[in-house]
Amino acid sequence: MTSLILVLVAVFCIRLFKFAYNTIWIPFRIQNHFKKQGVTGPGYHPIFGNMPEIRRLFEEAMSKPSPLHDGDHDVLPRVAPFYHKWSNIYGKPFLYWSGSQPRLAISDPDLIKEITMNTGGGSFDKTGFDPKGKVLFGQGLIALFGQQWALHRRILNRPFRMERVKECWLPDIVAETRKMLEKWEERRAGRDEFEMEVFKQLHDLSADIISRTAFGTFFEQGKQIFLLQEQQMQFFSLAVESLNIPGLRFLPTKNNREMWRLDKETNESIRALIRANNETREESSSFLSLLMGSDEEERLGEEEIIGEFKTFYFAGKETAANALAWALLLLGLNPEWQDKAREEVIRVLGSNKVPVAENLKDLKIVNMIIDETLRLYPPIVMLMRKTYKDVKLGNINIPAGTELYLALAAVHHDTYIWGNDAHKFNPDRFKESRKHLASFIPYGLGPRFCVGQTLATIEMKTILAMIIRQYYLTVSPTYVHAPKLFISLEPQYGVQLLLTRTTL
Ligand code: HEM
Repeated sequence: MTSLILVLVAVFCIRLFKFAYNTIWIPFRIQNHFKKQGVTGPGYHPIFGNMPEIRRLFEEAMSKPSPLHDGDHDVLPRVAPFYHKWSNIYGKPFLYWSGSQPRLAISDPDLIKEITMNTGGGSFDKTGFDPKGKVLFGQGLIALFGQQWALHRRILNRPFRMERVKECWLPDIVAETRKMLEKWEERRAGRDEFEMEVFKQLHDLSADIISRTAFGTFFEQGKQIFLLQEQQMQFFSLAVESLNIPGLRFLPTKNNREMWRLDKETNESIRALIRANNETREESSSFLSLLMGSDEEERLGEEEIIGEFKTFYFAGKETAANALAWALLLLGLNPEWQDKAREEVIRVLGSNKVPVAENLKDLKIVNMIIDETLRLYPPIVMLMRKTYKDVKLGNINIPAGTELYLALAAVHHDTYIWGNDAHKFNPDRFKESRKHLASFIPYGLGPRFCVGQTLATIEMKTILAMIIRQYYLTVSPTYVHAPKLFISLEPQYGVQLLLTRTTL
């Protein structure tokens, strides 16, 4: 009996020692290592690191709207309040702690370029995915590494080629946008001016476009998957915001059970569509048919396709719809740019009235407006990477296992890069080519850059052109400016616009 107690005490002591070593000794050693190189930060707090403070800063930022003073679109205090505060106090880069995990916050474009271009090369890679995210992204491209990622990326690059997007998917984008505009006309009901909350409208449109491009004729069934994914996002967001207690995600709590149910239903719905597509074997340009009909040697299995669809739904819908909502807001606030863009659309589209493939490259002002929108309101505000070896980055020696928070939104709003008017809307800055490759990276950079960039660009150009051709936009007095980070950057209370029909 005594020896059993001695063994238990010994095991307990070893565990306690290991715990103290990992949560006290190692973090303070790492902190010292950075301090000696002049990199400081808010300081390590055992076990939870700086997470309680970060949570508090976010709550404080979200508790009040941020009025648009003099066209100032500085989003950082709301979407990365901890970055905003600590980079001002400790300089750039600075060190902070997610639990006992060190994170280096970086916003120097040279360093970001080096990290993103070398992602997957052995020194830097993406961070392991938060297992809670599996319900949203499945085992899709975003969550994969190494050979498996390379195979999926090769297969997915094919459907997203420019010619294919223009030829196969542009007509769907135009048709779905037309339907939305017809509904807007019904809403107008002959009035000169009417109010419209466009954020929800654009999300519905983006969902329709993704369903159409993804599933072709199985479009209606495909749309049901969005409803499931939307509910899942709410639970995912709750899970991410709650304290990270190890093992909690395996317990049958009410939220977990609901997430499991939604996940099962989503998987079954996608599986049913894959099988239906297999049975009909119809010639189709849908994403599903393109994936299933790909080269025998490089084929994805059913479970892998399910993973890609979950990613496609989430990554494809949220980002483009949010960017479009911000673009319409900015046009409502800047009538001179709206006029310039409308003139261009009328000139370029001519009697077509809707964009066709050849027109898109000539919509240069529309393109500049979209770029400026993505600069001020990047849907993805940061990228995460990790060092997998000890590396030297610039002048800093970074130990293996350090997470790198690449502050994309901070780069986009840096007055040193963009000038004193960095927070103002000025599409003219995109007239000339960019000064630095990594100074504007809404779609990321390097091997992991956005696979859907072409689809997103064509979708945004087409929709924006069709809306401004049909309506003059002004911002409604009911609009409350409150950029919010809810997985991607969105307007917390929507975007309320006043629409007046053009005579075109
Ligand atoms: C305005 C629209 C969009 C923006 C701003 C955007 C942004 C991004 C960014 C920044 C990344 C890189 C993430 C990283 O390096 O860690 C990314 C990756 C990705 N995006 Fe997009 N995206 C958009 C639209 C789309 C669309 C329409 C799709 C698909 C339908 C899509 C699918 C993906 C996928 C699958 C990845 C992962 C690529 C990989 O890891 O190889 N995105 N996106």
